[in-house]
Amino acid sequence: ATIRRTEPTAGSGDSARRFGTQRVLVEPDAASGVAVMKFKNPPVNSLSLELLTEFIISLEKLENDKTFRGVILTSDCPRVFSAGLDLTEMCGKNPAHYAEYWKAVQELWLRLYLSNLVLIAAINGACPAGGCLISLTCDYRILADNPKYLIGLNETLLGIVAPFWFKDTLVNTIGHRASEQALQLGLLFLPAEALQVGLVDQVVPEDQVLSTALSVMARWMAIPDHARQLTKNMMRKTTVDRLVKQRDADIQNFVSFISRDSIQKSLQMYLEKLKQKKG
Ligand SMILES: CCCC/C=C/CC(=O)SCCNC(=O)CCNC(=O)[C@H](O)C(C)(C)COP(=O)(O)OP(=O)(O)OC[C@H]1O[C@@H](n2cnc3c(N)ncnc32)[C@H](O)[C@@H]1OP(=O)(O)O
Repeated sequence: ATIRRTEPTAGSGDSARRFGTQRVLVEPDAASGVAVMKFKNPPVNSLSLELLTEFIISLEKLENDKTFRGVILTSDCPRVFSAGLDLTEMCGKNPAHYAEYWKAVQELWLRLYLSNLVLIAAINGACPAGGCLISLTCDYRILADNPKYLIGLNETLLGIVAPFWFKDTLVNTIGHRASEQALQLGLLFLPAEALQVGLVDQVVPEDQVLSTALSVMARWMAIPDHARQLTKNMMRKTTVDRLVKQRDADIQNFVSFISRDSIQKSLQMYLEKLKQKKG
């Protein structure tokens, strides 16, 4: 994928500077050591191969710059945090493309889930499936209080199955029983329900999502990095290792599953339904 970097905005000081790429805006504040990363892939921030690639590059840049200790993930698109995996990447393409795409999805999850940075999701819009997965990799989730902003792993509603590492990430967050129901029924939770089940940590008025994320960040950043990072690693490494050990097999499983005629039909019908919703 071609990566076009955005030009820094005019202004003085680090906090006025933006960097990033066409689909991932990065607003760094060197003074506080916090950067805000915004998905910008209109209309719905679907996780296309380009977006995944750009996101991984921007995250790596922040990880390698010792100025930054915390990142807030949010959306630049109104009303949607992320619509999840890009269905057009999983429909009507060839096996090599599916394999490349799935490797990028795995890579993003692996990097986020064990990131040394403090990651906070400021969820300012709908957050289904892969969007929810990204938020689940964060250390803390704040959701805007809007009944349209549903969150959850709804894969079964599309006739597909969340892979084991999506499932593990959910189980690590809300527990086994709640995950069993949520995954089988493809539940998309309203903000109050998401809070109750522990899928998000806070629900706040829409105009306070980012400011809340910044104050929560200050609390997490008050902890010495090495102690916090080792603790995070201790909590998450077993889950990550399960995928690392069978990465290629997981890609092969995905490719053969997604290539089935029945799955292709389900996905195409789901996409059609999304499009017809407008008419
Ligand atoms: C073994 C396989 C495991 C893989 C696991 C998969 C996990 C996934 O992430 S699959 C993706 C699941 N995502 C969803 O179910 C969400 C679908 N989208 C929506 O529900 C709504 O779009 C959303 C609530 C996010 C936003 O609603 P609106 O603001 O009303 O927008 P529209 O629905 O009108 O959509 C605008 C435009 O975007 C297209 N779209 C939406 N989602 C996706 C997507 N995930 N991938 C690709 N394209 C998507 C939608 O079709 C519309 O297109 P146009 O009609 O051409 O404008």
